[in-house]
Amino acid sequence: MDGGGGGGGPVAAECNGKAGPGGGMGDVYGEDRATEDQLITPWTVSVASGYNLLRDPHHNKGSAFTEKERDAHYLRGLLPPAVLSQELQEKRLIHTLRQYEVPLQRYVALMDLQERNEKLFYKLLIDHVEELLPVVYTPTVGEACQKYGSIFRRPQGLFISLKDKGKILEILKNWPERNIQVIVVTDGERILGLGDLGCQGMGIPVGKLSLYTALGGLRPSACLPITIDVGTNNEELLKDEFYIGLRQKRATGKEYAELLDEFMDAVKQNYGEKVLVQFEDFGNRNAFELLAKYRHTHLAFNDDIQGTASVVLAGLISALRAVGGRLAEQRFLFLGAGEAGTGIAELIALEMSKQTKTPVEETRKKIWLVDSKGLIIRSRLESLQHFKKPWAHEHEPVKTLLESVKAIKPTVLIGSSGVGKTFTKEVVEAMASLNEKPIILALSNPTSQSECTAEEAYTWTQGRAIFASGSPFDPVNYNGKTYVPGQANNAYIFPGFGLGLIISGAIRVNDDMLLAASEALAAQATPENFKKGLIYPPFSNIRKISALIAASVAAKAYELGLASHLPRPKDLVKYAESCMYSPVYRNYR
Ligand SMILES: NC(=O)c1ccc[n+]([C@@H]2O[C@H](COP(=O)([O-])OP(=O)(O)OC[C@H]3O[C@@H](n4cnc5c(N)ncnc54)[C@H](O)[C@@H]3O)[C@@H](O)[C@H]2O)c1
Repeated sequence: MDGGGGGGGPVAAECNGKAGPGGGMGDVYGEDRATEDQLITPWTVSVASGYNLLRDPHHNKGSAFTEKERDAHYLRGLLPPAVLSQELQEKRLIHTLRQYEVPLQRYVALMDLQERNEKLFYKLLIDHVEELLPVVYTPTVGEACQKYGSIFRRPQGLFISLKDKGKILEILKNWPERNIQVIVVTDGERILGLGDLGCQGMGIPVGKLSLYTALGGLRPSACLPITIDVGTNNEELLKDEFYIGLRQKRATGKEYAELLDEFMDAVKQNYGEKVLVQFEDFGNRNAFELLAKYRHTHLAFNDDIQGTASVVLAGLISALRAVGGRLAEQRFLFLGAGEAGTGIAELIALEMSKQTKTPVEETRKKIWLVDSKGLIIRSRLESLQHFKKPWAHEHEPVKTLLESVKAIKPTVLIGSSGVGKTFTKEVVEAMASLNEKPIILALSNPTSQSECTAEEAYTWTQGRAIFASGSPFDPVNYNGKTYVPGQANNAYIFPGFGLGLIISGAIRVNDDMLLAASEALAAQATPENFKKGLIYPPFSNIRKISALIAASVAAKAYELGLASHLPRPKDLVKYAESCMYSPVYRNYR
């Protein structure tokens, strides 16, 4: 149905998932697999032409339809006479977008474009990725979620609510696309740094999946955004007469678990074992529990925990290439022991364990975390949430971050508490007095919540810090030298990671695949980047980076026996590239 992959021939056909579950035209309706007593959905497929072709975002090319196509497809008179190239359409659009001063207007204009002309939307996004990423994703998408009720026009994904209990499989069948390869799902409890936005969290899966296509080359029709509505504890939304979700407090416990169970079962039943389910912006507790529960039964991935861990580990590996030293020789101190902090800590411990062939229980001892109650230590064990327990080492109580820095003497300081301005001058100066090249990562978002600014990090360490952050900072001029801070953006990892899982037909996510992704990303940072202070490669090269990450992840899946697309392609990088979606218009007969 969809024009699909960049390459033609058998390779592209397989990449496009037609060999996968639910694939093949005979399967399109699900009828062939349904028994006589099962209910089916009477989907039909037709060839679009004339007015309907212009209203079909998958096939619409607008004023780029050629004279011949206009004749053949009954478009004469429906379009103005000039025939424009896709490049010219793109030039006009980016010019129009730049006229909007309010970021949300750009977001709405881009969503309109996506609904009107999908290929042009992706071409624009791919060609202007650095400029448009903050519009389709954080920070603008956050504002879009806050106002999602008034932005909502046409379905961009599926809403599944508590009211749909017992009917989730039927709902999945209402989605027009059959060959789904990636689902991004949220329950809206912790949208970016904005808290509980309930049903309005839909902007997140929609945005993440457009990045899957733009950066990782997944076909748009293979991506399904889903929001699970179990209520909201956001009082303002509950009182808002225009709120689009269930007007009740969040379901928890058994009721929540049963809905999620039904959802995960239905996903597997409808799309098979190889569909990737990415959990996004769930509240802290559910995020850990869902990942622990479904990682053994599904191809499940949590970007907030695992994607963050992988991108930060990549930054650390490349920072150590720049300053020298091995991972196992470092001491790590985190401020913030939630999804990001403990996820990163665990992956660092695992990488150290692999590198030094030491049990992970030992390597964890080099990593210390501070939460809102101070340093996490053994005497607090009883009262700690389970995901903090592995980090409770023997130490006397320490209350503040500054005292913790002085006591632990870290070489690497990582901020992941969501609380801004916590890397004070004293803290950063303490790091600078302990280390010739302190590695300081201020990961909290948005910019206002960053633990310190890039300028502060460079100034307070006399230009010695290796600094990266969660939100972008402009280059800093200090003592005549320009420092370019890196951004530990999850978008470096998850699109390529997902592509690697899909092209290998992986059936489970294994931590070794995350390590492979980190190493592949770190390998892309060059000595030229290091000279400027950058520990990540430039984002403009992201499609190539994604292909390299995908190849490494796929190679690991084959090595671990978790890949199901056999035989293994010889050149995985080329194969990954050949599978990537191309936004260039196709010619119609
Ligand atoms: N790629 C990235 O850079 C990236 C990725 C993911 C998350 N983040 C950012 O990291 C931050 C944390 O995200 P998360 O998903 O782990 O959130 P979370 O809610 O799961 O964890 C936050 C943790 O910080 C602790 N905390 C809160 N206030 C504190 C204080 N004053 N002092 C010490 N600890 C405190 C909490 O107890 C909790 O353990 C957010 O700002 C998020 O935007 C960045």
